Amino acid sequence: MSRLALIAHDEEKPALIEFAERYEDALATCDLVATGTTGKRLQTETELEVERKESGPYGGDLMIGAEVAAGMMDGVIFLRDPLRAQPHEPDISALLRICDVHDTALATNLASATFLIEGLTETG
Ligand SMILES: O=C(CO)COP(=O)(O)O
Repeated sequence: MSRLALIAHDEEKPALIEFAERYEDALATCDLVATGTTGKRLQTETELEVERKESGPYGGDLMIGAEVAAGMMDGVIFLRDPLRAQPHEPDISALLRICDVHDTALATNLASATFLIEGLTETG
């Protein structure tokens, strides 16, 4: 089973929820993990089972990054807000970087998230 992280900044959370509803069947075949608030919304607004880490600004991005570093993660869908600065920018950069270090599939917008989920669940 593929392990997949789902993360969205506040302005992008509606788009992530909509994406999760559209791909609910495919996502249900994955072992899902999310940052705190994103995970809470996924749990309440979809039928998906999601493991929740801390909220992003409180270390959640780093907790997911640690799993990437440990080779436990198959993909990360991270809908970042490209228009607003985040207080935990260093944590965000660290997560993106560690995905590249470990060649872990990373999607930061809906178009690439679609490719990622389709690819992951086809081969997964
Ligand atoms: O801030 C985030 C990612 O950088 C997301 O965290 P939340 O899901 O807790 O809002």
